[in-house]
Amino acid sequence: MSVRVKICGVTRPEDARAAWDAGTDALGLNFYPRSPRYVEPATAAALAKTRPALGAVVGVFVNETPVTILARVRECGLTAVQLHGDEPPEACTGYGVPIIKALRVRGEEDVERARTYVGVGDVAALLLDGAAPGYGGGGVTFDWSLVARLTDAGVPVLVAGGLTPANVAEAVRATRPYGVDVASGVESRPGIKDVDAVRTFIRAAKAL
Ligand SMILES: O=C(O)c1ccccc1N[C@@H]1O[C@H](COP(=O)(O)O)[C@@H](O)[C@H]1O
Repeated sequence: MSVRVKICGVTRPEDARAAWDAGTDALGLNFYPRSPRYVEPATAAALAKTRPALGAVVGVFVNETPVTILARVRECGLTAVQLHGDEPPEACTGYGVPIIKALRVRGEEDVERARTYVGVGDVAALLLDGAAPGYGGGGVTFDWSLVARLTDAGVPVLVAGGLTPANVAEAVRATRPYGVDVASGVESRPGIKDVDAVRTFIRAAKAL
């Protein structure tokens, strides 16, 4: 099975449709109000409606309240939740959908911290991101050799952070992840996807 791809931070229906047509497995919709990729709930609900039967629509949240996350899951038709802030393990449950817990990786200690989420609540996958200033979408890679430290953890791992059409094949080769995730690396400007870059990214990621 080829690596799964998530195209994150989509804000426009035409970009959503182009990503599905190009073969993405998941779309990410960003509900972090400080992100340049933030979408209002009504926009998110419309974007989620572009989902094909087997596609996933992942809501991205940063230190959001459970009440708001649950409301967005229900009103926007999210099929998974990505917690991309400082949420502790005990916060990773209660939304009725699988949870992807994201961690920003500076070094080994962050990968060890990632292990504390394995088998907890509704955590179905871990996402490892680079450690750019802020919480995500920073276009910064991390030391991919650290991913091997989770091989025995028995949890799907998504690699993110600074991926582009030019480096995603190398990232997949180096880490053999369950999936890869990209926001800034396939944009013409924040929130606006470059459709050619999206297509090239997906082709390169899935070529191995
Ligand atoms: O994209 C954002 O603006 C964002 C904001 C806050 C939390 C997460 C965000 N996106 C996630 O960040 C990583 C890496 O993004 P990039 O490819 O390096 O730009 C990715 O997992 C996005 O889902």
